[in-house]
Amino acid sequence: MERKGESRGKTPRAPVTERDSSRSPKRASGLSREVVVSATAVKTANPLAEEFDLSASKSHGQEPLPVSFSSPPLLDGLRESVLQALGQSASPTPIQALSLKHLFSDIPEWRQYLLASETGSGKSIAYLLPMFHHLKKSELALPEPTSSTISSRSQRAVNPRALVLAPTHELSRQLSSFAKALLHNIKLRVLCASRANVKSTPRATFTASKMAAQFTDDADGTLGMPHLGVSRPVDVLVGTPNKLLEMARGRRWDRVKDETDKQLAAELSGSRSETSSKSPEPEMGLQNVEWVIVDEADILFDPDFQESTRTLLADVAAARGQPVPYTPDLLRSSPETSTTSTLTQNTPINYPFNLILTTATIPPSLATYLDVHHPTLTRLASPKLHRLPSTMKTEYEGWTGGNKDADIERRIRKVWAEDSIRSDFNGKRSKILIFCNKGTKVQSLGAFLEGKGIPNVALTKDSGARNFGNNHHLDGFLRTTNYKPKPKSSSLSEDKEPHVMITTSMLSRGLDFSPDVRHVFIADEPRNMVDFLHRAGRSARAGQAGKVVVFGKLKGRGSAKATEMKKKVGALRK
Ligand SMILES: Nc1ncnc2c1ncn2[C@@H]1O[C@H](COP(=O)(O)OP(=O)(O)OP(=O)(O)O)[C@@H](O)[C@H]1O
Repeated sequence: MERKGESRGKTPRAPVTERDSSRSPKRASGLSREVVVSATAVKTANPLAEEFDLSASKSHGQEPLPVSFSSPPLLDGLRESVLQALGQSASPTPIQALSLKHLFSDIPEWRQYLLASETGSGKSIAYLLPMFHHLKKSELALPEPTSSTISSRSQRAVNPRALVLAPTHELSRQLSSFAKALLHNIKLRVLCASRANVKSTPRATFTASKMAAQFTDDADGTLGMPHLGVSRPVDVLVGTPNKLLEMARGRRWDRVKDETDKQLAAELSGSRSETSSKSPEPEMGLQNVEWVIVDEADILFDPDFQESTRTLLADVAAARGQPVPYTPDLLRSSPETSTTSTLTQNTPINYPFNLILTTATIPPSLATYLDVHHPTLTRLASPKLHRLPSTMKTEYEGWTGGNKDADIERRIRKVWAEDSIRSDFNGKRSKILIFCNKGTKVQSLGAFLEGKGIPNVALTKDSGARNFGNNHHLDGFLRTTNYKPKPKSSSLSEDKEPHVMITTSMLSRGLDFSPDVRHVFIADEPRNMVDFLHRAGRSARAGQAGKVVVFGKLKGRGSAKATEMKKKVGALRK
């Protein structure tokens, strides 16, 4: 996951009713916000009350929720694309039904929404559809472009009308690829900023302005090699907050700022400072941005990402002529610093654009952030929020007390032995995703399995394979869209092609893994149950079958941890 430095089947349906928050416990604490949630789950005690904020509310809905992707409210072309992507008989998942009902109406002021639902429940469509719908409608409402407006538009640098923020380059690419699949008919332009994981260097020559003048993008949703040609303006730009900030403020803006700070300090202290600062050149304009989606909001507003995310949001507000109170340095100041700082920090923020936050988990940090800064934000939540997908089975595997890597190998072979007697698998092996806590463990397990004749992809934060600016390192494991050609089928035989991927929580967020990934192994105990839900949620997506296998010491001394874990996991199933 990019911290600081970086940047189909059927989904289970559940009856959805709506409530509001007037009797929510949070109201008692003086907070006012509308909560629109489905009925079934929220009335039960939240099994993870300490980690999640799940507000209860009373019923207020009169209009029934949509049960199909119909037009209206969807534009015809958008409806066609959704059904092409999901299958003609697809119907909205609960969170999509809530989105169809609440996010399509024409309301004059800017909206702020939180879309919260369990992993693999279709949140991407829930936010993409209303955003595309409104972008297209406002485009259609504009006067016909004249030749002069066309030429000025085609000459400008990137000036998107919407930004989609995601925590990793891999997720940015997959999201933009999926977004494209939905845009065949209504012809909006999506671009992924995450061409490469590589950090910018002064020698890098691939700038956003060149991109704007010359870009083409490939089916991966990433920028391809620039070539001369007519460009169309970008409507939606997808990327990590840092990558987008870099485009908005100019390459190396943060380093230049550090150097300027040093220079200032040196001047004040009367010493000399050697710096090489050159003003960064912004490569993207933010003044047209009318929509910002913050995907995986609990991560993008956590302490590691918050500064970049909020700086970018504040930059958009400033570019649109309505600055919001935010100074990144304030976050680092101690509570006893000036009262003004504290006041400014605790001010509700009204951005001059539509803001949608999406998440599968609401940890206390996000709940607090929303309470303080977005008290009037509307929350839309599915009935199964904070639950494991209902199509997911859970199993526990005990360490034998010998070599743990050998225990994992044994379990992999057991999975494949079971696959081999399934007639519907036609002799094919299913895929297994293994989560460890540390990069070193990922590498050592990868080497061990390789030595035992189990080819695998071992991915850590620093893996070289992540530096090529595409998602090929995940080929065979990620779900592909109809839009994107399937990766060339491997010339490797079934037993030589990797069917095992080993990684850390870095890849647990948002990525839509293929239904072939039927098992997730949790080899190391996750940091918390939020982390567990995201790791497990890479399987059993969109109503597909999946199993999470949790490794631990199940018997004798030292088994208390596993017993505790079982209890917590059990609570996620209720
Ligand atoms: N209405 C639907 N019917 C069938 N499949 C759907 C539907 N909506 C979405 N899907 C599929 O479900 C899968 C998961 O969707 P998506 O990645 O948006 O889930 P998510 O809720 O964002 O998950 P996560 O929390 O892990 O990010 C995708 O492959 C998507 O195409």
